[in-house]
Amino acid sequence: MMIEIRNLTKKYRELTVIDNFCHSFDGGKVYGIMGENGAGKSTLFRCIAGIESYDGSVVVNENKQIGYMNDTPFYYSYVTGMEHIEFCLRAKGKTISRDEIEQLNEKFALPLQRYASRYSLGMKKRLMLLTLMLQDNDIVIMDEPFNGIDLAGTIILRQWLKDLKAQGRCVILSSHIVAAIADICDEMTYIHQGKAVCDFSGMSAASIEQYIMEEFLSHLS
Ligand SMILES: Nc1ncnc2c1ncn2[C@@H]1O[C@H](COP(=O)(O)OP(=O)(O)OP(=O)(O)O)[C@@H](O)[C@H]1O
Repeated sequence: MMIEIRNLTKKYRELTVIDNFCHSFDGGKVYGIMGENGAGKSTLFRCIAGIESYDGSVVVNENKQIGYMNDTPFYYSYVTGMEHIEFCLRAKGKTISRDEIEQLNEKFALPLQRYASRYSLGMKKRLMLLTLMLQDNDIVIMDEPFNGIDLAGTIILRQWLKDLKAQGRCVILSSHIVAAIADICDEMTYIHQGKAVCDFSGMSAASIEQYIMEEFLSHLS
């Protein structure tokens, strides 16, 4: 077990975003979290990553390091891609030589000497991904990782997810596009009104979409 969440509740004043959420996450698995806009996916991720206060308990297996990728890239002005990577590695107590960074960057083709704040959206996402890969975390949480990346980035990301799984890491990610994650995820969860309401294990993307439409989005038809 990598993460055990018990009765996680998160409120913003009178708004209950996460309501008594319970879930355990194992190594060697990829978990997909779905839910409508505002359902609380990002809030849940921030609570697990320890950057948001909450009620209840989130127990992370001792000595396991969590890496978290936000859904919206942010880079400080006048910081190059390389400087950003080095800063994020130092924050995790890791040092990797510039040569090794450049070597992994061959896949991403990012101009690491340029200011990251001036990259395109897709390049900013690629830099987040490259940084996370280099950090080599045991638990990887990614908020909307497929959003904004191109086909090459998608291929790199999907391959990396398979590698992480094979290495026994624990991956938790969110996506609004069921087909993008259905075949990679071992378990998919739908969050509705603060609760995890469904587990779609073993279902195809088309049948998951159909189920969600009928159960939760009937107002659209
Ligand atoms: N810092 C905050 N203060 C007050 N309310 C917040 C704060 N952060 C999030 N919320 C509210 O919590 C709810 C859940 O937001 P969250 O960003 O977790 O949803 P989400 O499922 O990630 O949505 P999306 O799919 O649109 O990214 C929303 O109603 C949002 O307005």
